[in-house]
Amino acid sequence: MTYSVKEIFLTLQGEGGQAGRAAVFCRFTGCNLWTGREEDRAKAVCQFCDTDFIGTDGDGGGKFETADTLADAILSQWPENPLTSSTPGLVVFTGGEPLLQLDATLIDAMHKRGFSIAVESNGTVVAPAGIDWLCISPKAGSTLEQTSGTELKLVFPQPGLDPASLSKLDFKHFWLQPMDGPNQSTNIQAAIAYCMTHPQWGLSLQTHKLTGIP
Ligand SMILES: C[S@@+](CC[C@H](N)C(=O)[O-])C[C@H]1O[C@@H](n2cnc3c(N)ncnc32)[C@H](O)[C@@H]1O
Ligand SMILES: Nc1nc2[nH]cc(C(=O)O)c2c(=O)[nH]1
Ligand code: SF4
Ligand SMILES: [Mg+2]
Repeated sequence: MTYSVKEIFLTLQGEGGQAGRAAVFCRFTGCNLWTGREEDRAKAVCQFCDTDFIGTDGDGGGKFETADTLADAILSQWPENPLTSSTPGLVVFTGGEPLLQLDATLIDAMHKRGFSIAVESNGTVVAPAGIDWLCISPKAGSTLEQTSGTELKLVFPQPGLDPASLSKLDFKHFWLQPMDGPNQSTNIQAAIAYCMTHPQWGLSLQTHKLTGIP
């Protein structure tokens, strides 16, 4: 299988329950809820995306013909040897929609190299086995197929997707992440107010944007 990757970079996880941890991000090309082209945004299922996931031209991006070559490219960005260190490596597969490409072969290849695997997914595709930290971020107007995982991270507010409709799903952590965009400060205040009155939910800020790291 050939994997199409927009970019691979070392940073700190900015969001959710692993915020602050060093991680190699592998951003796959393509998504099933938006083409990624600005002229298509208004008619997309997901219209608020903050990410460029078109093509393979980012830092460390490209077409990888095997899981081993992609896994080696990810490993090469980690600052130590995870197989001899007491700390496992951490890779975050994101996109675009990573579950359109992430498969058992790549999961095995990362585990063999001493990595723990985190995924950021929109939940429209059932996740393969073996993911160590599964973050699902449901999108209004799409069908949620993956209804369990480690954390549920709802971009808030989303007309047509009330947090209460998700609160019984099988996740350990429930986050509201204020929608970035023209109404960001209003959205932050709305998320704070919701979390204060619905303690099952915590606030996830996009800390990488505050600090200016990728
Ligand atoms: C770019 S998406 C890629 C992974 C996957 N397609 C998804 O939507 O979960 C990564 C994370 O950013 C979130 N996100 C995207 N646009 C956002 C925005 N404008 N404000 C806040 N979070 C956003 C998504 O909900 C998701 O949790
Ligand atoms: N630092 C950092 N943390 C992130 N957490 C989720 C991200 C994503 O785009 O999936 C992301 C990202 O793009 N950068
Ligand atoms: S599902 Fe994720 S990658 Fe796709 S358009 Fe929405 S936020 Fe962006
Ligand atoms: Mg991002």
